[in-house]
Amino acid sequence: MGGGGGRGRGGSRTQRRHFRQNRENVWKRPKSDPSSENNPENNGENRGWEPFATQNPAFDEYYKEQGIVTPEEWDGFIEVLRKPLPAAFRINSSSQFCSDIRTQLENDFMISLQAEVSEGGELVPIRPLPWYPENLAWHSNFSRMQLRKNQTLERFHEFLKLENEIGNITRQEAVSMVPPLFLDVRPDHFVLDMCAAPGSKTFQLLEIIHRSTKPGSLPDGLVVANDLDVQRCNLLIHQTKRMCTANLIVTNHEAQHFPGCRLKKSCSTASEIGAEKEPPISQLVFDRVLCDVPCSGDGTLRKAPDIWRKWHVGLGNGVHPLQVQIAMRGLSLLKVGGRMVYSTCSMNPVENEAVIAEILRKCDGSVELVDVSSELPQLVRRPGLKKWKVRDKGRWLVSHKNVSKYRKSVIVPSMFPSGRRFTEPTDHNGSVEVEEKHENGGNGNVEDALESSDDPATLANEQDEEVSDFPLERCMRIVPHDQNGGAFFIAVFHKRSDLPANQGKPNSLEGDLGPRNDEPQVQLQNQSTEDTNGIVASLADGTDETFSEAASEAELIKDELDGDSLELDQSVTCEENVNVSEEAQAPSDKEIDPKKAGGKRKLQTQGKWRGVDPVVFFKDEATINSIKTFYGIDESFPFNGHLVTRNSDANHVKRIYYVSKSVKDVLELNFSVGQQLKITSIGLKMFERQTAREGNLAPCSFRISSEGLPLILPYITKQIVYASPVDFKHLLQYKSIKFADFVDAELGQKASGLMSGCCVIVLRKDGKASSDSIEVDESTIAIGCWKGKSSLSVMVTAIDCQELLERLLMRMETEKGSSEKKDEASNAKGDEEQDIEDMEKNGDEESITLETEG
Ligand SMILES: C[S@@+](CC[C@H](N)C(=O)[O-])C[C@H]1O[C@@H](n2cnc3c(N)ncnc32)[C@H](O)[C@@H]1O
Repeated sequence: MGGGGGRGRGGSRTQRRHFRQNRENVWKRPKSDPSSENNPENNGENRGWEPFATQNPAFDEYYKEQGIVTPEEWDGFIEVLRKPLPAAFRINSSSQFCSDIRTQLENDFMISLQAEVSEGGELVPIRPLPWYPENLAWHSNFSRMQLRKNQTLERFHEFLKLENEIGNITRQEAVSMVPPLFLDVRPDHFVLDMCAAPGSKTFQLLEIIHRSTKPGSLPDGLVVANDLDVQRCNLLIHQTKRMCTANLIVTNHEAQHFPGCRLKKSCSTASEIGAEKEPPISQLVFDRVLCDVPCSGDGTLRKAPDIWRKWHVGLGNGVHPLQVQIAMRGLSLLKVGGRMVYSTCSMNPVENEAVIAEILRKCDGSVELVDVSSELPQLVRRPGLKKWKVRDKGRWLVSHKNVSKYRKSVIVPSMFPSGRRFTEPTDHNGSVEVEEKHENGGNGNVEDALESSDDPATLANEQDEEVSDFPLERCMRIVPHDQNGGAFFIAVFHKRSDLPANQGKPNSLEGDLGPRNDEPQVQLQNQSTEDTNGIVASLADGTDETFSEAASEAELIKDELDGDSLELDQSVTCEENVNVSEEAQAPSDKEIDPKKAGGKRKLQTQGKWRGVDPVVFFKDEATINSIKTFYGIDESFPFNGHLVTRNSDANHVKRIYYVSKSVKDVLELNFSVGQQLKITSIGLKMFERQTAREGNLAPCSFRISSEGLPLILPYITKQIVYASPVDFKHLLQYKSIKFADFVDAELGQKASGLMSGCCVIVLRKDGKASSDSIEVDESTIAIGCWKGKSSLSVMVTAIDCQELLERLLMRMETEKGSSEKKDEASNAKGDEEQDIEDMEKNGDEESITLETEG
């Protein structure tokens, strides 16, 4: 029992269109092509689509000069970059079907797909990634396109789609799985994922946190997943919802200004802050920080060939300052002794080694680069560079001293290996800056140098060439042709002591990056500067228009994989939105009970996160007691302080979320510091208000949601019955069964004796006699049902039913282990439609209206 019980559903039209458009973006029609959507004769066919030109002379020139691969390797490197990326995916290690899925891949698909491998290509169709623990991550030798188009791969494609939607696997580029592995996360860690959307790494972090959690219990750690972009935050919420976790907080801040929630000493007593009691933690610091920053994204070229066309040197140069700021903030939020991983999906040293060197300079010995060469030895990677150049205005620059005074605000010292600043006298604001002498004793008049240079295309004066003193060889660059994947850069930091004063503090960043743009009342001023190609680079959020287009598209395509993985069901999208803005209709400045929300300080911040629902502890004793009594929930289940809602009106709460102890502690701190955290999603949906169509006939007005069921299951003593595999299978197949129609008459009797409303049906393990209780373990399967007048009806989504049915049939097959039984199972499947029709004719399905919000 665990996560991955399958909560996601397919299909929001808007999102699907969005992703389809992204997908279409990777192909373009030649200008001369007479066919067009407007040509009625075309009928949408033979449009002459052709792939983007997978080349860009500026890209070639840039990376040849940077030497990220040797000249001998260049052709092989470029050749692989032009090939489509093979699909990869990961099994959710905390899913209750984890080992079933691994076995299915090893014993079924590895063999059945063998005939489909391309000649001259790899010999195996799918294989586990050798560097990923426990055969949990897989490389497929098929591209996304092949999976979609090749009919013989249909079964495998359907499998990937279903399991991805359910949350049992995550389709993710292989190299993107690497950073969380170097973070060395343990289940009791507080982890911050600073730039988290669309959330594939957050999902991985949550898996690690939940690893080896026993049924009915929660890990001590948590993940705070943050992203600046609200839309992408919604993708993140959808992704992570598949995990069914109570240990996640999703926030929406500029990472470089992420709040520290430090409780001021002067108001550290409970009475002073108006809170009911002193919060258990006094500031938000993390054991682990993942800093997967926004970048130019050229490591994802194989998946997003559009980048070939869009790429230019200004992308990397433009985003470098933001990357430094985000990483510094991450380090300041890291506990002494903690680990931070910095990563990008870019190959560019200005976004990678230059950022790492600047961090080491700013931190002045308080952090160190960790030598991880012995970790994941099977992962092929290359050491970071010690020297590189900066390109600007068509020129190569080897030192800041080469930078024209007009470009010094854009081409900053930290982009160069030494990080040394060279300035010229200036009287801009009446102050004169001190010049730094050239090593050769000159004054570094760059304009002179420019004019006198024989070759204005290069200022790569050999004697000025800088080499970094830092051990940048400890960084890792993964290049596409080493492992037939994408490119990534990763560096691992260890924090030895507190950072020097003011480093990484949000206020110290404002001078560099402009005002925060995550607080609605603050007007964002884009500090625009002309970049190399005349493209406007906005340093306020580090994403100029071109950059954000390239990077976000790369990321969306990267994580979308084939467009199916992120297609959302309308209902799910609505649900997610409810979580984000449950009370969108209500006035945004809601009155919140000060006692519930931190007293005086709460009132001061009222309306601060306008548009985002408040997070309110749910303390309505009458409702809680009715739930406890109805389901007979054992007293040992911790309710107190663990329930939250997004609705400050306790009488109209429709969803109640459950939060872990760690999340509860952070929430209490957040209230105490005046709600500094802008929380867009929190907690595990545990109870939902329900009414039957004929009116509320059930004695308890809340049902247990399928997400929350695995957690609370071991504590339920009433409204629970145990079904044999055959009756359980029938329930999943037919969705509604009359009490008299159960194969096991005792089950029919027990079901009819339940109170009207929500109940839980647990699959009895084969061979076990009918019993009133079972030991709940990781493999226990249970579903929520509705007990009506004469029948039981499942309250599980169609896709969850499909998944459970398939897993159940597979288990039954394995257990019986004979081909005869196999036939029986497939017959059962084949007859399913007819059976359902028959059952429907019986017309006993009692309609249930589950009240939905939004
Ligand atoms: C490389 S992507 C992150 C991918 C993500 N870690 C994953 O594995 O799914 C970078 C993310 O940074 C976000 N971003 C851009 N600027 C940001 C900022 N100043 N603060 C926080 N997030 C930012 C973007 O919206 C984008 O989602």
